[in-house]
Amino acid sequence: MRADNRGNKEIRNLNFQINYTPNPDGSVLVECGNTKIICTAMIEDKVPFFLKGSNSGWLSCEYSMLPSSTQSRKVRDISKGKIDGRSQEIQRLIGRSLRSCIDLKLLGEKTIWIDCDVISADGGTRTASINGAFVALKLAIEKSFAKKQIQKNPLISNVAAISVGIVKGEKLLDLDYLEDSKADVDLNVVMNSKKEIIEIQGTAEGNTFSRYELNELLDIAELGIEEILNNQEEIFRGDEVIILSTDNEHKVKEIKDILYSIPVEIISKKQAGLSSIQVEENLDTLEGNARLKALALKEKSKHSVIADDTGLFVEYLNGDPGVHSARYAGEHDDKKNRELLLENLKDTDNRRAYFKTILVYIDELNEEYIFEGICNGHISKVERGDKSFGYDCIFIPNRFEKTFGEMSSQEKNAISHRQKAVNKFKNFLQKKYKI
Ligand SMILES: O=c1nc[nH]c2c1ncn2[C@H]1C[C@H](O)[C@@H](COP(=O)(O)OP(=O)(O)OP(=O)(O)O)O1
Ligand SMILES: [Mg+2]
Repeated sequence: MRADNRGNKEIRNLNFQINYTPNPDGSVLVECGNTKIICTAMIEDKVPFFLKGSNSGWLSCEYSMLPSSTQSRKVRDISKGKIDGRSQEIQRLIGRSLRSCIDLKLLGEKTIWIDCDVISADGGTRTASINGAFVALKLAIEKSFAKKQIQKNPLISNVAAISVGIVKGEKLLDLDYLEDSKADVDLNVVMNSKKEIIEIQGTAEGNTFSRYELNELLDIAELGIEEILNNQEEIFRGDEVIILSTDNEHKVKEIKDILYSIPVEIISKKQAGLSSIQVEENLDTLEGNARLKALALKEKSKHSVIADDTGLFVEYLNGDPGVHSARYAGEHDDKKNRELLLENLKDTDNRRAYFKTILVYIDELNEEYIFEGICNGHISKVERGDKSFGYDCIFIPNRFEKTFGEMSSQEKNAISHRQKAVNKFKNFLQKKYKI
């Protein structure tokens, strides 16, 4: 078990406190568990000697640890009269990583200075520095751009980094100091937004590792990097955003398709960097469960949120599976759920059923609104059409011969329970944003 009850593929609590100090062009306190680093970016109107007259800019980084950042006091470099070898290696890594995401030609003859000062070290300081430094860099560039000091945005991509390792045979993401000190394999990975590799630093501290294990470690690292990239994006998002509280990609697509004309950015829970929030849907109404999902997200975000809870209510089964549609046959397994439902209806001709969706919207000021949509129909005898989404391939809406599974997304979106609820929500948004 990991110190903070974390799963092996989970990153620590990550937080970016932007504009942490007032003087730099960009500043952020990045916290990754107990690792805390102040990252700043300052833009200077000159370049190193080797770039004079080249019309190109430069980015340089310095990294340092405060004496009290470690458990036993770390002597300041200045008292030793020379820079620590480890710090030098790290600052070069940070510099290289950030230079990979910036077009230095577009910067003109300017130098961006990145400073990463570790105030508390609990493992992963080099990777957290890269994550924070990128945010500071972007803040500084946005500021200079707004002041017209930079004419074109030189940022090409985002950059994020994470550590992975093998500790006592287990592959772990985002190692803390204790884990790091016991690791047999220690790997730091830096990637851009396309998940292309910028740098890999891997060492067999205790045991050697195979090419196969390296690939596995990179897969785990990529998961962490994706979450960090999403967290970084969230910082720079405008205010008019709605977060969809769902892990179900079919729901995300249907809701986005219906709301496409609304000029508000709609992002999934995953895109908002909030995929770690998992809610137990244990209440006995759709409304109750939708509220639980919406509230859990709203607690973690300044944006408005919308949650969908949906159930299939079958007349012959007194409304079952209803609120329990997702886990009708036990764990959430769509195929088993459908098989059980068909089995329970095998002796009856009364196959009437309806889908009901409840949407709970919580706005920026924590006001709650509820929207409902119902679609009447019946359950088919056998599965027909696309089997990828819930009960779609066994539900035939009234006035149709086809199951939802046999319909195109446009056809389903013209009549479904979700469409009815989302349309009410759309009307509400049109009034809210006066469009
Ligand atoms: O349009 C639909 N067409 C067919 N089946 C559907 C539909 N909409 C929901 N369903 C199924 C999926 C799940 O078995 C249950 C709802 O469970 P429900 O908790 O709302 O959804 P979920 O767990 O998949 O996603 P999440 O809670 O992250 O929003 O009914
Ligand atoms: Mg659910």
